Amino acid sequence: MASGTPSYLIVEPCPVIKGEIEVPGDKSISHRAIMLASLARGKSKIRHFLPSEDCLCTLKAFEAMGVRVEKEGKTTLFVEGKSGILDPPFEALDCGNSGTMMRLMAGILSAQPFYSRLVGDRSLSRRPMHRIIEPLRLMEAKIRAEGEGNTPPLFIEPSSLKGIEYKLPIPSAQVKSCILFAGLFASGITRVIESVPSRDHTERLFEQFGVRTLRENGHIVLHGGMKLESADIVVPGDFSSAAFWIGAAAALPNSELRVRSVGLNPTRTGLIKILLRMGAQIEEFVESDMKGEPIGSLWIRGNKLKGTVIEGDEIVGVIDELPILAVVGALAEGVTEIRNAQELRVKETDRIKAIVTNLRAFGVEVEELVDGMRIQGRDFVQPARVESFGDHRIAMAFAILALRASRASRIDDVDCISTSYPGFEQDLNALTHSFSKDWIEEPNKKIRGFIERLTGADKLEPVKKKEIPYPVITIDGTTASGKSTVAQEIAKALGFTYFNTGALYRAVTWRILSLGYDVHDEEKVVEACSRLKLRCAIQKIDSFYKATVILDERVPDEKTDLRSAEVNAAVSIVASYARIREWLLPFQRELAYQTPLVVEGRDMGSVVFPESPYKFFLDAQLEEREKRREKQGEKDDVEKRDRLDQSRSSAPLLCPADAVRLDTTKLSIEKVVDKILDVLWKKGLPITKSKA
Ligand SMILES: Nc1ncnc2c1ncn2[C@@H]1O[C@H](COP(=O)(O)OP(=O)(O)OP(=O)(O)O)[C@@H](O)[C@H]1O
Ligand SMILES: Nc1ccn([C@@H]2O[C@H](COP(=O)(O)O)[C@@H](O)[C@H]2O)c(=O)n1
Repeated sequence: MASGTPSYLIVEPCPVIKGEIEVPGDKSISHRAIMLASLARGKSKIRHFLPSEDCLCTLKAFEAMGVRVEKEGKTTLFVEGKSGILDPPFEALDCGNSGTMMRLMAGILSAQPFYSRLVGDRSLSRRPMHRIIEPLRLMEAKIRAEGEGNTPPLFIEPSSLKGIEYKLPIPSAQVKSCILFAGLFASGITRVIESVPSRDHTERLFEQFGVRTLRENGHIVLHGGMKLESADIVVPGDFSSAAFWIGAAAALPNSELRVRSVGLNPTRTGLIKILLRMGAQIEEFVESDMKGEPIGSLWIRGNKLKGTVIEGDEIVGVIDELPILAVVGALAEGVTEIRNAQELRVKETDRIKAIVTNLRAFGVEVEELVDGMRIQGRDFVQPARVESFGDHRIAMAFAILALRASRASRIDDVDCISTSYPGFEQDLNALTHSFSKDWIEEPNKKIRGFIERLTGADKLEPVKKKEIPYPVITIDGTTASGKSTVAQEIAKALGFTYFNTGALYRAVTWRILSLGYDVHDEEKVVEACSRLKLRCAIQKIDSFYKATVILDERVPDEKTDLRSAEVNAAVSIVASYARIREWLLPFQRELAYQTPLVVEGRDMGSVVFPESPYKFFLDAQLEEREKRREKQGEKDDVEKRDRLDQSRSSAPLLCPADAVRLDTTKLSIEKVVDKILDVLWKKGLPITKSKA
């Protein structure tokens, strides 16, 4: 994340996430714990407190009202409570970006014997406060909103509160908690009725601070005047922060993730239920609920998920998780629909609009609905530059979607992430970095083993085909049919890396010839290859990415080394040796774990990437191909090379049954490229080319 203004986050693609994570403390619980500790009698200890901007605003507000706080590191607080009576603050209390803080504070301050004013940042100043003003006034609070349409600042005068019975018109933990906080100081009984259960952290924390509420059939009953006693609180990891990793790991096939010490309060874990319905593999282990809130671990394994409908009563339990659920839906098979989520329009930003705008920027088809959206899932997205709209959850959700793009994406204005998740970027790096280390090194080890066993090995270990995380477009075909030319254009149009596998066979042939070997002597060729130091690197030339072959620490010259008449004549002989082909196989597959590819050669679709759903085969009449080669000024027996390539026993040149075959004899290069892009577009790849 860049410091200063404007801030941004560059997210490199990463097909899987792997590792273990412990997320920072729960935001909702951290806010409430400070509030209750400040109002209690005696010294409370709060461990694993979330030192985010939001929660620090709450802390600062209570310090401004005479509460003494000692800190041990950043996350342990000792709070000296004021036994219910706070000191009048000298100035307005700043709630920053936090709706929770403003709404809950309004309940507390309505009962205090002084005048107070609550202000917020630009985003908070647009959020509706009528929903708390109404019940507080029914409790005889003197509160008014100074902003247009009942928006902040809030001005509160001292008054004596009385208990009420209040049925929540919308499911809202903030409104419920505001009333319950006020109810602590009200005369008589306060009863809140909710038709759909919202998060119950306030009720659970009241109990830890010695105030019991009666909870039955959606009724929460509190007797006014009960005293809060100090408590020792352990804040669990924030499920809503963990949700980004849970969603990512569930939706990115082959991911493996353990989330430790996370809050598993059932009013918060609706996301798990929905992901399971979409086909996710998640295991939940509650390890402790001694301290009022269940805490435990989650194990998640990545899968291709299926679209679903999220609506009705389910919405309240996943309201904060809807941005990441929309992202998960965008990567799932089929359609995901979110309904009855109009509340999203009055969050830190209009989240429906923000999600729809950003999904479209990533090339996802999405329909905006008044109360939600309809998302058409796809396998990959196009890289994009998007905004957070000043909303932490939008910023983080789209950082996750960016992992599934073909190139780096940029999320602008990401300072807001510290509202709830300081350290998000470091965690993103750690989880995606552990991927690159494990997964990229493994094929390298395989390659080394291969070279060691190459000579004299009777039986070569078969290369296990691990699932490839990126799209691979294969273009096979006869000599001079236009494979290289077309493959490069497709790679440019998609932003994928171009890989000419013929160059691999040519490089080896060139080196064998320059070392003086007879290419017809298979044993000697194989033995010589076992000593070659070969690797492929991705090179960026302007905005074009290309795989380059490096042999014995030298990049052979394309024209003089690789395309000489000698190499043209010998390459198909070297390429016919099964052990050479097996040796070169992992080099080709390895690149596909690092980047989306357009690969061209003779056996790309049939042997190297048989699982690819994007296969093409080019051919043209021999005369035409000979003409093209001649025009290039190269000495090459096109017919002989084809014959050798087609007749060898190992991975012969053929058109895979599931490939799209194109005869290019009468087609211009542009036409061939357009035809291929059309097919890819129809198959759902994100084509950025203007035509598609
Ligand atoms: N559709 C086409 N119409 C006319 N010329 C073409 C067409 N496609 C490619 N060419 C030209 O033919 C020549 C050979 O093309 P290219 O090198 O792409 O073929 P290739 O199949 O990759 O060959 P090789 O098998 O040797 O790698 C190039 O000069 C290219 O510009
Ligand atoms: N996947 C491949 C690619 C190439 N070959 C052999 O290399 C020769 C040169 O290829 P060009 O595409 O550069 O002309 C080709 O004739 C094949 O013998 C291969 O076997 N498999």
